[in-house]
Amino acid sequence: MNILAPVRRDRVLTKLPQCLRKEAALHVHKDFQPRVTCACQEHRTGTVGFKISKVIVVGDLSVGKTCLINRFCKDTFDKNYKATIGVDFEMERFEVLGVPFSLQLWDTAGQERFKCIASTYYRGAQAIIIVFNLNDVASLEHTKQWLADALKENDPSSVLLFLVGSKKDLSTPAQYLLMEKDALKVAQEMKAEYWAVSSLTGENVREFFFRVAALTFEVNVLAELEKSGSRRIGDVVRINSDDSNLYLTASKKKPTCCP
Ligand SMILES: Nc1nc2c(ncn2[C@@H]2O[C@H](COP(=O)(O)OP(=O)(O)OP(=O)(O)O)[C@@H](O)[C@H]2O)c(=O)[nH]1
Ligand SMILES: [Mg+2]
Repeated sequence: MNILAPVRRDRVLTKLPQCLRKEAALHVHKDFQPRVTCACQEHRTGTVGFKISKVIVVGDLSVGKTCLINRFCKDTFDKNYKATIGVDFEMERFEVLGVPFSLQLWDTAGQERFKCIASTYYRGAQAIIIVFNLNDVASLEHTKQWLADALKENDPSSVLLFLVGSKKDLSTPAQYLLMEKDALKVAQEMKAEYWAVSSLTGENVREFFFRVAALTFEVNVLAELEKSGSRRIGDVVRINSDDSNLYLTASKKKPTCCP
């Protein structure tokens, strides 16, 4: 018996959401990998439908981590700053290619004095979202340290990274473009996917979290296929691929199950 509430209709993904900028994307495939689609159609996704994937959100104080999560999960925005003390989390349920999939979004404190509490929750993340303020270059510079700290507790070869510029509504188009240039460079160095959002207007917030859900789901299904032995040797997810455009690629061999 399924005791969970049904997935909200606006959390149903039937297609792979696209990246924001091809220059800094985890991959640029137009759709889910054929073997992932195929496994979902044939109900060969094993435990993926029962799993909860942990996603941690880190970054300087007041960059807008809590507002970003609240805009997506509750569709609210609070203009008053209330520092997160330690950590908080929200659960979001999706349905991806017909398979239930849950993300646990961990909102961590950016304030130095709460950082040691927050960092005890970094472990076991499947995705790390590093947030900076598009109007504060220092917060972009600090993202490297946030990433280093988060990676101490996680496996750098399997975790998905996202670099997110916040408060887009506060920059003029010219200011934004200047900042984006630097941010794309940082994202490429980190092998992170770059996004720019506004929690005030909602710009790109839903698109971003859908992308996080879809890519995390894809990695989980691929891992499940590998575990169940239905994937061939050599057909693996690679980090640091030769293809300079992609951080995360998989073999382009055709699957045997679907045409
Ligand atoms: N204009 C604008 N303000 C924002 C946006 N996102 C957040 N803010 C404001 O920035 C301030 C800090 O936002 P929070 O989400 O609390 O920041 P935080 O990163 O969670 O901060 P800590 O919990 O201390 O780490 C608040 O006053 C928000 O209203 C945005 O997209 N646009
Ligand atoms: Mg907060």
